[in-house]
Amino acid sequence: MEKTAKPKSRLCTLCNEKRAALKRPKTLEQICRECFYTVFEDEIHRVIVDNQLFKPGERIAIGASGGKDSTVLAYVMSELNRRHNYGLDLFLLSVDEGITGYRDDSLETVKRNEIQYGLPLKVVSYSELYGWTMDEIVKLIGLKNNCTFCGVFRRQALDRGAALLKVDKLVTGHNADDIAETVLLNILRGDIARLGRCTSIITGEDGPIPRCKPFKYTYEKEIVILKSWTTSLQNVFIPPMRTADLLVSSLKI
Ligand SMILES: Nc1ncnc2c1ncn2[C@@H]1O[C@H](COP(=O)(O)OP(=O)(O)OP(=O)(O)O)[C@@H](O)[C@H]1O
Repeated sequence: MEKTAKPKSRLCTLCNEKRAALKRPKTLEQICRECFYTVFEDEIHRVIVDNQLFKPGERIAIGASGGKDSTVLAYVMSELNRRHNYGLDLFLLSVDEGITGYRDDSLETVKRNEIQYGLPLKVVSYSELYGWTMDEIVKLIGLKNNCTFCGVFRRQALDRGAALLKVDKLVTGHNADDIAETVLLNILRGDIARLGRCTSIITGEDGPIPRCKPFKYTYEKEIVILKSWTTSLQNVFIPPMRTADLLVSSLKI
């Protein structure tokens, strides 16, 4: 019987030299690991420059939850700040909501990032700001509506932390998938005012601290791939099923 030749592994469509390691979720191009890092970081750089997100000398807080998005954001922001001489003073800002078994674990990731990237970390907690932890609030009001309370408190806590750090802006790890989700929710709720605002890359310019989303155009799947390939980002807290699900669907080529 004739032996069928093993199909040659495809070359990266960008450099045409190395073996393709993934099909890029955003463009479906088959590219190598090195080109993936380059295009991922270059795209964020372009978003920052084209939207004039920062000015040299500004103090910027990175909202650091210890989850995948903000951990990759801290990594990319510190890389780009150094590589392109943005001249920014970067800080990590974490809110400890006081949720046992959840935020205490993810805060360990943020503490590691503080050392890895040499970025000063400020943690503000619900118990210190409001005199209540989220666990205590849930005991009192139950699980119904607790996410609404938590969201409002977190927003305010981030503003308070940013004021303590005396930063000019706060950046968050909201990605393209988060924004698509918010758009759909606002359509379903018929909230026209929020629908108009929710896709802006900078919000709150008239409030105490403007907020920016450098990952506005970044797909969640690509953040997960970058995280899984970068040694310094390995110990990030992500619910296990979510990681497996995202990786399986994006690494197949
Ligand atoms: N406890 C927190 N402390 C500081 N920043 C936070 C905190 N929670 C959320 N953020 C900021 O808000 C962004 C969106 O958070 P959210 O929990 O909605 O999404 P997420 O996709 O799970 O983000 P992440 O993977 O970074 O946790 C985060 O990327 C982070 O920048």
